[in-house]
Amino acid sequence: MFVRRIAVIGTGYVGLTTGACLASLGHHVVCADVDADKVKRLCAGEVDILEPGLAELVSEGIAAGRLSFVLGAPAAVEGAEVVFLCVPTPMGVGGVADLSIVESVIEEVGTLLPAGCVVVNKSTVPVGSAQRTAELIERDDVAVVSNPEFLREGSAVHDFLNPDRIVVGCDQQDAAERVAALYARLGAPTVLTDAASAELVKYAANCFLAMKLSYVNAIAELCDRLGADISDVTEGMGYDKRIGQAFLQPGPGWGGSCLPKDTSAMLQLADAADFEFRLIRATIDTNNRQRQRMVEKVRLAVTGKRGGSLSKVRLGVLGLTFKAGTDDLRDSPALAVAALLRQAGAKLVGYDPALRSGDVRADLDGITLVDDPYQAAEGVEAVVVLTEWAEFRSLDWSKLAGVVARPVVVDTRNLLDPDVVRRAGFEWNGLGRR
Ligand SMILES: NC(=O)c1ccc[n+]([C@@H]2O[C@H](COP(=O)([O-])OP(=O)(O)OC[C@H]3O[C@@H](n4cnc5c(N)ncnc54)[C@H](O)[C@@H]3O)[C@@H](O)[C@H]2O)c1
Ligand SMILES: O=c1ccn([C@@H]2O[C@H](COP(=O)(O)OP(=O)(O)O[C@H]3O[C@H](CO)[C@@H](O)[C@H](O)[C@H]3O)[C@@H](O)[C@H]2O)c(=O)[nH]1
Repeated sequence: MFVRRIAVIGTGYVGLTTGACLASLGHHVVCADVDADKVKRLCAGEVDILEPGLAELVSEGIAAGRLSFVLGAPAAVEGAEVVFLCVPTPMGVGGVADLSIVESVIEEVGTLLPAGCVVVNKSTVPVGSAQRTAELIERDDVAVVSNPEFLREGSAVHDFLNPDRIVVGCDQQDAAERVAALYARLGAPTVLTDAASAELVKYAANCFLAMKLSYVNAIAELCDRLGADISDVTEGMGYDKRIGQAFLQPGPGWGGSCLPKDTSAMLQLADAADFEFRLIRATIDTNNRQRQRMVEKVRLAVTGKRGGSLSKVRLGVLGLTFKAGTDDLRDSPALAVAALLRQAGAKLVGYDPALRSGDVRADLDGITLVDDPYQAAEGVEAVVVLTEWAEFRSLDWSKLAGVVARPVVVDTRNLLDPDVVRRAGFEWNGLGRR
């Protein structure tokens, strides 16, 4: 059954993907944002985030008359049967989830919501938020449902349309069923539960993923110390169906706009429930140490000794986004490691396939951004791979050997084929690899 009018508030990674995908499933969707320029561009079918297939879906939705964009939430909720909240819930003071944007939207639209409509919280919010939202709305004729989103950046459309599961939580069965019905065509397993459980699923899932990564990064460190090989170890672990091969790739620490803030919010959530969640504390601490550990790897590779000085050492950095396939720099481990290298006195020249040298994002302060990986390697003491862009695997390493000051690679993603790099005369340093 198609819904005549869905409102989506917030047109970022989650909101725009939700709006465009729901329109592609046959629903009528009006998306709202506070950013007037963004709304103007979206009305013209222009999508300014790197997400495969999203621009096409937006254009198709507009052309079919099922997708439109308006400025401000009030304009979108008029006549809406379902209102999705997809606004940011960033890390607030002390690590808690900052709900001020969600609450300001509720304040803006609370009295404007049509009778009988369902407000769906798709933003990642702590347990108790659906109840709090209902209290803020103060209306018997409006239900609030939790419907967390599990898409990954870089494959947002694919993940939305091919979900592993749909989770819908509400204390009113009919409202939960109405929301679940929106996804019926996707044929995904659906968990219908209460709001608190649905809200916790999201944090529990993200924290589990972060924990898996901290664990694998720690095992990689152990491999370094014991002379074992992490790729064989993870392969051997991953064939166990209870573990699986996914999310076992060691790296410079996990980052992005979600795992760091959600692990932190989970700690605070547990703390407020008088539970010291030591496992999550250790997961976060291990991640912070991993970034520092990457700097030590570079020190050792460049100077030949632990704790050697990186002062005025020129380094070529390949990859700055938080992972490959996205142009998102939020909480990027690559940028965090780069910042530590700068603090240690190194001079950084960076290249990232998703960024151009004209890109003056504050985060990049101190990194000279160039448009060509070979330019980034000119005269450097080491090439440091920080993001797992596939194109780095097919670089011409002989050509790179001709431009660097010293043929040293620190591959913090275990991305490159060590044999290829070594054949070009480079010393290759990975994580936990023999
Ligand atoms: N990015 C992801 O991969 C992902 C995946 C699952 C869940 N989430 C969660 O979804 C939520 C949104 O994340 P995102 O990455 O899409 O954020 P985003 O920063 O990409 O986009 C948020 C959008 O909301 C708009 N906005 C801000 N205030 C507004 C208001 N008052 N009215 C209307 N629009 C407003 C912003 O202008 C922006 O366009 C967060 O809670 C996040 O944790 C994110
Ligand atoms: O084997 C791996 C997999 C990932 N990463 C790193 O882990 C971080 C997070 O990666 P990923 O989970 O793919 O990115 P997100 O797009 O932030 O997606 C996560 O966060 C979203 C927002 O909550 C959730 O919806 C997704 O399910 C969840 O995977 C990145 O820094 C990756 O480089 C690794 O180091 N090794």
